[in-house]
Amino acid sequence: MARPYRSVLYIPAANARAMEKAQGLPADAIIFDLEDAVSPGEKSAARDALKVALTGDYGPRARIVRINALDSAWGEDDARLCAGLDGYADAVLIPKVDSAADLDKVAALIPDTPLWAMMETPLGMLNAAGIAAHPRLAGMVMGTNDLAKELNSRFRADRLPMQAGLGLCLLAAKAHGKLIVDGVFNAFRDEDGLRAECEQGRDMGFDGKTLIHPAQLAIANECFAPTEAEVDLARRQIDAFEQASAEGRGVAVVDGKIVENLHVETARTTLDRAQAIAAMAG
Ligand SMILES: CC(C)(COP(=O)(O)OP(=O)(O)OC[C@H]1O[C@@H](n2cnc3c(N)ncnc32)[C@H](O)[C@@H]1OP(=O)(O)O)[C@@H](O)C(=O)NCCC(=O)NCCSC(=O)C[C@H](O)C(=O)O
Ligand SMILES: [Mg+2]
Repeated sequence: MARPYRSVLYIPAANARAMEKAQGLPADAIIFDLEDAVSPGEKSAARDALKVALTGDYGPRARIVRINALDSAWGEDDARLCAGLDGYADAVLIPKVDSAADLDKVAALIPDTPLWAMMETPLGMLNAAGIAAHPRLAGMVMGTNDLAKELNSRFRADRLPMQAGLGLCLLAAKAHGKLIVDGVFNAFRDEDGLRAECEQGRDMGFDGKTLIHPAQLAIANECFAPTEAEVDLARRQIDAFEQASAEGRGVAVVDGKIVENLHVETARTTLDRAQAIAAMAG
């Protein structure tokens, strides 16, 4: 049963209060950020604060540490910290990954922890397949702010300028069986806007959404969970298909639509997700 990643909350590692608060927040995963949410003058203190914070009890929430790029002034120190975390982090997230070679460099410094890649540069989009294929890579995170900056694109509610990049990364992640979560929605008080973007991300196939504020958690958790109707349909599809198989038929019909093997696989995934989410809630 896979762990859910419906809601993946960024927390600046310089913010000790927020890191403590996250132990009680309904997030599936937390990204402890040493990169863009931490100012250059705070980098060293943030690293120290993170080391203390990670000894806290985050329960079933996945703990992901976003380091600075290795070619920055802070990246190697961040990598050294992660190499010594002894199981206190579930993954290390590498920013601005352009190619699989960027993962090799971090993999050499951090031998054991699974790696995740920020997908947020034009080169990263073009090399998404090679990045997703990397044996140490477990997941991808869309960095839609950086991507918009690099593209010089404008914000649009339908995210039309993002679609090529989002699609390439989704295809790459799915082709290699890796997790992939959508980018952040910056207007953290705009619930309708967030819901629309979560629905779009869910429709596209993302596993969840990265978030910047606790107020965004409930909407992401709801949008990326199977609905009651989906769970009910999944059960009925499985039952109907099993009955059809027992009668020697390869196709069943539910609610006027055909159900074949592949639909049953999707139905089982839906039930697994619902079960993983229930387990998360305790
Ligand atoms: C955006 C914020 C700066 C707003 O902070 P603040 O003004 O403190 O908000 P509130 O007063 O409404 O906070 C209420 C309480 O919630 C806690 N809080 C706030 N944010 C978080 C959080 N992210 N995680 C946990 N807890 C949080 C506050 O401490 C308050 O608690 P209490 O004291 O009990 O009242 C702030 O939300 C923030 O800094 N968010 C994260 C920003 C961030 O991480 N940015 C970097 C990631 S985005 C990115 O880089 C994406 C990618 O790379 C790309 O290119 O797209
Ligand atoms: Mg970014």
